[in-house]
Amino acid sequence: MEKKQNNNLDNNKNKFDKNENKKKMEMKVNLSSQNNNKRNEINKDKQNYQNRDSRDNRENRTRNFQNRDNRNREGFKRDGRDNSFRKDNRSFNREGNNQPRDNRDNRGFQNRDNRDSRDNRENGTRNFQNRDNRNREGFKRDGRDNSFRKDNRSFNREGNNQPRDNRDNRGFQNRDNRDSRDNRENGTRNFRDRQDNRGFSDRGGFNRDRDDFRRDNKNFSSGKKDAQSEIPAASVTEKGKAGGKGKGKFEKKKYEKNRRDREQHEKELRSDFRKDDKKKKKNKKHEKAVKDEIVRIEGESIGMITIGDEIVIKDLAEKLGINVSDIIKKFFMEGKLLTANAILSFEEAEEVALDYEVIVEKEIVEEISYGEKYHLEQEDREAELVTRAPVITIMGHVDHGKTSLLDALRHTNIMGDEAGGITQKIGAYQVNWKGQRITFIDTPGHEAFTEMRARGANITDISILIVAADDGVKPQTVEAISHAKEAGVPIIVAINKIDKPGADPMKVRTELTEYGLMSPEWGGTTEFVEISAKKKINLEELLETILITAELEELKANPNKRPKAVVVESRLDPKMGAVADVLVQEGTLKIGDVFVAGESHGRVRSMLDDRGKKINKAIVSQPVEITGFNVVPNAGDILYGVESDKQAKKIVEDFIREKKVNEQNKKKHISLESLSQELEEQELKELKCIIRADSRGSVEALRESLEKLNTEKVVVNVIQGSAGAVTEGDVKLAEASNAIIIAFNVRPTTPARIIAEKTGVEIRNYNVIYHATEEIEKAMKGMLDPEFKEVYFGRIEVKQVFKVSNVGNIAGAVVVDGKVTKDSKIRVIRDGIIIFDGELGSLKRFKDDVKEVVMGQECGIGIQDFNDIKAGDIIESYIMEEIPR
Ligand SMILES: Nc1nc2c(ncn2[C@@H]2O[C@H](COP(=O)(O)OP(=O)(O)OP(=O)(O)O)[C@@H](O)[C@H]2O)c(=O)[nH]1
Repeated sequence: MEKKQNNNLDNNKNKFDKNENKKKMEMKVNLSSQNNNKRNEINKDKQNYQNRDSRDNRENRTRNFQNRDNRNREGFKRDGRDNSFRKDNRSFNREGNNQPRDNRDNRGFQNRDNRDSRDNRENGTRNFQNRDNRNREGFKRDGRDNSFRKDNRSFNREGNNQPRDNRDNRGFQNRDNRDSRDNRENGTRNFRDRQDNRGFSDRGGFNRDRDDFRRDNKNFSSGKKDAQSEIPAASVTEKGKAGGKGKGKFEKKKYEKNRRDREQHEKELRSDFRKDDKKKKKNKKHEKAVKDEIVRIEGESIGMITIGDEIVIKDLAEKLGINVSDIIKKFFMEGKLLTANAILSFEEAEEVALDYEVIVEKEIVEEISYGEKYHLEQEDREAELVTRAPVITIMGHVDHGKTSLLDALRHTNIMGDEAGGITQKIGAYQVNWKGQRITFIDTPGHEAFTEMRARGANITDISILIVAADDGVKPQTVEAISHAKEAGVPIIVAINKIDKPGADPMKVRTELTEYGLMSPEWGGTTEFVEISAKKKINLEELLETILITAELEELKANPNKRPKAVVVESRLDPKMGAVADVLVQEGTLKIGDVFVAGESHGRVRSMLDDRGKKINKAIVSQPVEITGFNVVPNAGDILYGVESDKQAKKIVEDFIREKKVNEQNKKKHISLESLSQELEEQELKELKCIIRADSRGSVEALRESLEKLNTEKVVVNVIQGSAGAVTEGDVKLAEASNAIIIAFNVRPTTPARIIAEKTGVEIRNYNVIYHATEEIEKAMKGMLDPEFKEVYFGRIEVKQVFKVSNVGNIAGAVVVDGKVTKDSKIRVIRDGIIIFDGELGSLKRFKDDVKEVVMGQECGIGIQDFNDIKAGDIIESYIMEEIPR
């Protein structure tokens, strides 16, 4: 904790530059002189914090660009890079990336305290931030500092784990919610519960739970009493009755047993990390010495604390390092009688903190990945990292030669010592070029790539975009570019089929400039290689380019740690049981290793390499086929080595249980309706769109119009735009990137519609550009009109028409189906054609105004603004019902 605080302090120290401090000082003066304007001041100040952060980010990006510039200027010369700069960036970013983790620690606090759906929402929407980060980096990939990328990659991976992780988090929350509901039912929804819960998560989840449990109890009453007070109320009340004593004892024993089990469960989950625990315990000792949680900027008296939407007075006092009575007194003076356990809103807490010159920040809730949740991720020290083989995915339009290239590279017999022998076909394979290994993912195409990404496994380091020289840029080429850019993966263009008579590589190069892909000779940063997969021309040059690009990426991993791998493919073999092709990402995977992988766990029983050879261990970036899973894992699952079978089982049980709960609360994908809310909560800065339209012209027109909508608050980012029906690929990309799809004069294909429904991806259909831009603009401004649907009411036949002076024509009619009500809308149909659509003017039965006339009854109907009613006309009555959002 102290370490974290120190980190935060350091971060803050770094972040605040002189000018900002000046602003702070100004604010401080204002604070003391103008008590009434305190709230405004604080907001201003908070903005400064935010601005400062974003400026830092900007700076950081600029630095990255500088790196890119160096790289560009120097081509592939590594010396051209300023490594010291790189180092700076790296450390900065690490700190940045550490922040979510800190936040994560706090999350539990918020969730458990608030116990409302807002928490879930906050947590769910954290995605956007991750995605945003990813995206930002993605589009500026070339400018990245590689170390930065590495850090971010792991961050993104975690981010990409989000569908599952979100569920995890929601699971925590749901469970908590459920707990609180249970507590209420038991009549024990009291502060003690809240405190226990809070203690559990506030101080780092499992590791601290038990201690906090005790501590919180101590705060409330003596330890002895606590044990009793934890017993369900019913058992206590029965104590005095005959036989009640025995029952009470039994309940107590039962309760204590449950508690012991719970503690044991948590101990087992974390048993793998005793070392970490020790460290944390050490820190905890120091923690006691820290009286408040205020982060103060050096040389300034103004501090900052973070809280959730609400906070209990007692906790606020603790955070501020003041007496509870001070807060109670403040409210008492305002005529409010509050207790130490009363809950304050964020605004009230802000007001209290202001008196102590402390700014209150809203706690940013960060979700945690599977690996982080179960403490399976291990941080590396720079010195432990060694260069690893790059992982390559080949993408491109159908028939442009993806499979041919994969086969050609596989058969280049580059593994000299293994002449002739490629028997095994697993999800990925490795080639050895000039002593360096390159891993190719054997499932070509961007759908597979994005599918993996959507599942949380960003395994690709470099993507090869294959474009046939005789065919040029095609729709799937464009899609592949968007997918790679969205994932932040560098692209190497392989212009294929140069052996063909109609080949025109120059045309391909020119076409690709439109998508921002230009070779260094043309002033760009993308490497181009002209090849023939069939005739095996220039394959070596392609491999060389891959290695140079990989070198620039500085791909590293720690081989000496517990293994981590990604499931690339999986299947159920009738003889061997569950089999999976996995790609090792960290550590070394060995026969006998105990592991968890999503919902499955096991022990590595057998291992084959990509040549079908039995091996005992697999190193980083090596693809292997393994057996030993209890159930078939999913492609995209991350496999982590763990200490024991028992621990593996516990983790998987816990994961499955929480997943079930979370599935009921599945996070809704971004939609125009939710956009304004997201914006309100300042959680979304970017609306990502995928455009599908009837022609390229429409795509461009829409893109232009949408991009004009950019405001300070939200940026519309068209991540892909192409002509044709909405495809499965679009939906998957939208899912992975949290985008909406705009379908202009086109419809989704059936499979696309089905996955969109399943995943909650929104496809909005338009046929007028203006409507699309208007709706998105409204959503951005948070005033999207409600949507209505027509509800049929009934059918009326006009029998006769009466002329009524000063009123007009009245139809003498009979309701032949359903009903008509006074407030229904009507349309007049003559010879099957709608001749009028409008409102009902009057509805009478026997000269009396009535509210409703039903089937079989006669009535007199007057129609607003329509006098041309004739005998024989049909009047249809209906209403427009608002569709609930
Ligand atoms: N002349 C020539 N033909 C090639 C070359 N590369 C691939 N082809 C041919 O192009 C056709 C398509 O190649 P594939 O490798 O199947 O293309 P793909 O992109 O994998 O196609 P899908 O798997 O359908 O997406 C095959 O008939 C190949 O023989 C090449 O370099 N030169």
